[in-house]
Amino acid sequence: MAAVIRAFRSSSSSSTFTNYFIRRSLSTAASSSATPLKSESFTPLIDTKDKNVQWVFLGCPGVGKGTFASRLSVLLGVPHIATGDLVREELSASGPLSKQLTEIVNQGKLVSDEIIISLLSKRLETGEAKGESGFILDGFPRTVRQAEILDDVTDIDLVVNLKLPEKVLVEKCLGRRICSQCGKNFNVANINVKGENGNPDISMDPLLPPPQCVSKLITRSDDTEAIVSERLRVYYEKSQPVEDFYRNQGKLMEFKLPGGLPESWPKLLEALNLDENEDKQSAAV
Ligand SMILES: Nc1ncnc2c1ncn2[C@@H]1O[C@H](COP(=O)(O)OP(=O)(O)O)[C@@H](O)[C@H]1O
Repeated sequence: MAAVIRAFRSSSSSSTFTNYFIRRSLSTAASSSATPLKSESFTPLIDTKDKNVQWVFLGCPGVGKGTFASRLSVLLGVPHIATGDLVREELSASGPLSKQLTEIVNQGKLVSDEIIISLLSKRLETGEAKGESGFILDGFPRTVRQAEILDDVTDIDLVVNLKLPEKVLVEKCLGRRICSQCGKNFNVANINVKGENGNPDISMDPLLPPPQCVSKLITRSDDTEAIVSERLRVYYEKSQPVEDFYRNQGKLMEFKLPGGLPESWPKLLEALNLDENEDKQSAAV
């Protein structure tokens, strides 16, 4: 995290990180620094001893960015920063911004780059003050402009692009539940989707809550069929170009989820050259 702040300081001496982000995002002179490179299949080379990773998770709504990013953040000892969570925190506070954000989120639209960058900058600064380093970003960047701004202030090591068929995404979003007390995520959907165009069938068991959470489950206000389909439309229009942005930099690792968490987690670790057991052992020493 400090490296991000330092990168800002060396590129802008008279302003704060937050202000820089905002100023940069307000500027109309956004220019792509991406150099066209390679990348059909990409195997990341990760030094598991140096785990201050700066990773980004991309993927459609409901694909499971939060689930995998939060598990990896525990494994690698870096914070998981989800801009959707930052927006929801802001929604639950009362104030003019909360009202404005509720309207945008409940229409399935994106919050402006300025607001999202201001929320993210505040979160990064709080983390830096607590001595955090590295990060796994989830839900950011979601526009090419956000990716360019991020590129200006720091080097992203790896971008993981999670993929699931659209039918699965919709069912997953509609089945998503959150415990209003402990904050844990569950999913009541029992998914069995036939593979199309040579892709395998996908099955996912529900992830049911323990008895103490059952009566406290809530559904996100933007997880309705109409809003999910608008969020998907917005993803294809605004966020899919971000995949190309990182593909052109040779940083994008595509990962087609083979099923639910039990099948997908070990395969994702394998794709990332990470070993959960080895890590636990070395953490225990
Ligand atoms: N980087 C971002 N840029 C703009 N809006 C964002 C961003 N991240 C989150 N949001 C807003 O917060 C909402 C919820 O985000 P998130 O929890 O990441 O949802 P999803 O399940 O669609 O991936 C989004 O629909 C959008 O309105």
